[in-house]
Amino acid sequence: MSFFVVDIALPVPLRRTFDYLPLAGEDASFYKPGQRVRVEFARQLLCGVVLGTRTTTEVPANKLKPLLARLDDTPLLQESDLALCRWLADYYHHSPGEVLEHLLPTMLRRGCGLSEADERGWESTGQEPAKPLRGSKQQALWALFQQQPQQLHADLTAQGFTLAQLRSLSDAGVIRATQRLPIPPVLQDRQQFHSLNAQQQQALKAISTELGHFRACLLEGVTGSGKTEVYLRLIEQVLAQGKQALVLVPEIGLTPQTVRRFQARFNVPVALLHSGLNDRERLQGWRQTREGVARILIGTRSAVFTPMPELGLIIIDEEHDGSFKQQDGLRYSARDFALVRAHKAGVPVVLGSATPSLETLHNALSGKYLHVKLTLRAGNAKAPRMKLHSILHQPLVAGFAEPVLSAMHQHLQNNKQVLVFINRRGFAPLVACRDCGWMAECRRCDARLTLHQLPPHLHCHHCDYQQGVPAACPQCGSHQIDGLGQGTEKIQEQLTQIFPQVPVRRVDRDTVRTKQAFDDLYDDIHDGGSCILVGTQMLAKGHHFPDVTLVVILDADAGLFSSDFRGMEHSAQLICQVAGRAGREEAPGEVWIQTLYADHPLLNLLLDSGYHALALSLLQERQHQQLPPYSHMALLRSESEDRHQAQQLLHDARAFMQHWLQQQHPHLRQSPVNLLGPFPAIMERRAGRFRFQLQLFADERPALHRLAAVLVQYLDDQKQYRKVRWHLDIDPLDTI
Ligand SMILES: Nc1ncnc2c1ncn2[C@@H]1O[C@H](COP(=O)(O)OP(=O)(O)OP(=O)(O)O)[C@@H](O)[C@H]1O
Ligand SMILES: [Zn+2]
Repeated sequence: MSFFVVDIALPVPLRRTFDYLPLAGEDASFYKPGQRVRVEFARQLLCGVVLGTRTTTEVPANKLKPLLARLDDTPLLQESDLALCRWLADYYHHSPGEVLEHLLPTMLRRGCGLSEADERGWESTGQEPAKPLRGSKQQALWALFQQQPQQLHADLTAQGFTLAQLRSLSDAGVIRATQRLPIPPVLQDRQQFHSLNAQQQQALKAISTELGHFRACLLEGVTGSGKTEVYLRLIEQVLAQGKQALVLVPEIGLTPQTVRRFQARFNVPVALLHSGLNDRERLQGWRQTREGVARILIGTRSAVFTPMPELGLIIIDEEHDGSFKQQDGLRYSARDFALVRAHKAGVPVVLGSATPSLETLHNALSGKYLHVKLTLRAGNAKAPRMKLHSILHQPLVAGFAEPVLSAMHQHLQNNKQVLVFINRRGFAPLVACRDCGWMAECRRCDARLTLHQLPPHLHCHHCDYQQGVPAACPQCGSHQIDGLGQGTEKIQEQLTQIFPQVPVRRVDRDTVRTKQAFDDLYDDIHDGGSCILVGTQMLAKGHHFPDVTLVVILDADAGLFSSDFRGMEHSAQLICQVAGRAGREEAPGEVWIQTLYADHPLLNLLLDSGYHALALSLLQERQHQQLPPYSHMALLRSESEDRHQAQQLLHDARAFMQHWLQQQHPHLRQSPVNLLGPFPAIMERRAGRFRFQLQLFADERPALHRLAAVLVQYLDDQKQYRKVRWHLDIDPLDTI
């Protein structure tokens, strides 16, 4: 047998693949790309993925090790999946093995078999009982199988049937035990489609002509304009063509209501993938989709990697949402990757948003994407009335201006709901001594500790450090220490005093720790009745609360002066999304924004002319400053307990890049990549580590990526900075 090695991607941070010898007696035909194998690597057992075989290797013969086991006969991943992995590894300059991990659910990564997703069940054999069944339970059981020939064991026992009853049906020859992948439930109570209004019809027509080939489409529709209805109609067409649809939603947008809306329209299994599932459920969802059992997959960011043999359409709802970008490890954007995936698969992508990101808007305006607009709210709902309310020199009660409180009073009296938005959880963002000015600061971060009352403690929202509330000032011993400013807890407390007759609910990460808690709250809100909701951005996105008619935004100012160049874009999106919760049904909505800067030109532009107009103005500014989307950006970040080393690594990186650029382009007057920095991150110290960054800007992507490739190689070789962690963030979402 001729010599060959197997090229394997391993889940280690190294940006390369590894050669192993095959199992004894196996020739190259045994090894197919996409199979999993078990190998020993640095004294650990790892599960890797075969990329191919080669007849030569650079590894010396005495260092070559045989792999330990082949885990699959049939490859788990197709050649097309591996091609996507290669794209990811190249584009994000990341280890190919770690990229591959994203394509496989945890259980498969650990080496489990596909059959672990199977569940015990029963199916009818197609035979009628030879003699009448005895007992009402047995008859009821048999009736179930006549309705639905395949049943899960767990579902049956949950309905009170026993193993003995199942056995006797099985002894009678009418059912038999099975072990199979469960099919996602298909809801029995169908919901009717709305008849689309003229704008929705136009949008549907424009986008559906793109089915069958790649095209990116921006569906820019104001909040409540019925974008989801357009998605549902598109999916209807895709399903009719025998294809599958992938729907990506932001992390907090995946409510049971959203899911039900999809399940109730279609007579097909809908799979779900999100972080609330356990490993086995994830494997099930993955397999249901990959095997084409599920025809629709709804999921958060990482669902974008799920293999879909008959993909026909990708929808990204709230495409501007930050949760589509992963902020550690492989820092990918699920939105951007979805575009690449759709391109390779030859299917369209619909990017939906009321407040599209400037990147997407730029692509739509320049004609690269199809641009479809919905400018009116669907049904009988009207756009909410927005009002800036200056609180400069105004007396405030519990942080609210008088007219705002009376507006609240009015809406509550009409049996409606009021949403108060403040993006700060806890009781007070600051604790200070009134006598000496001491402030409670985090020992590990350049940040103040937040006071929480329920239960009383001080909490760092950046590193999670917690401590008790000191009884006296540690600096002067005074007892005059107080919380300054207000967070959701305090506002809840104060509003309960002002409006004792209505429930005041708080919705933030502290009250809604689990998905279940959020779902319960959601159901409560939907049950109606006047109430006040005090919440953070958790309340902002995509939710449809029919009875909310007034939205009060308390701290719009916080985002206006951000030092991040995307600060204003993100603030405006948040304001519009929160405002968009008001008046989504018949009763008209109102939005009051309290501000100290009532003549802030951009805020006024947003309120007078809407998000689109503001976005155009921000785009002009970006163009002027040559910032994304008019240039391409990467961010090299370093962090270390050793401040000097963290900084020095970036200095060296900069010197290396300058030298390399000069060598590559000796005759160019201006370098194709501009380097900015290094400078300290806005919060320089976080969780005990000093953080620095170096910004890379380029007009052309290829120039940036050529430089990035040599940069990561250079940094991988720098062994003197052992205590420094660094990473390269391609298309970073924030520079904080
Ligand atoms: N053609 C229609 N006729 C009547 N009602 C409609 C129509 N289209 C949508 N609706 C209703 O209008 C409401 C808002 O629609 P939908 O949730 O699809 O909007 P959206 O654009 O996705 O909103 P958002 O961006 O704010 O999440 C829903 O209650 C929906 O059932
Ligand atoms: Zn901290």
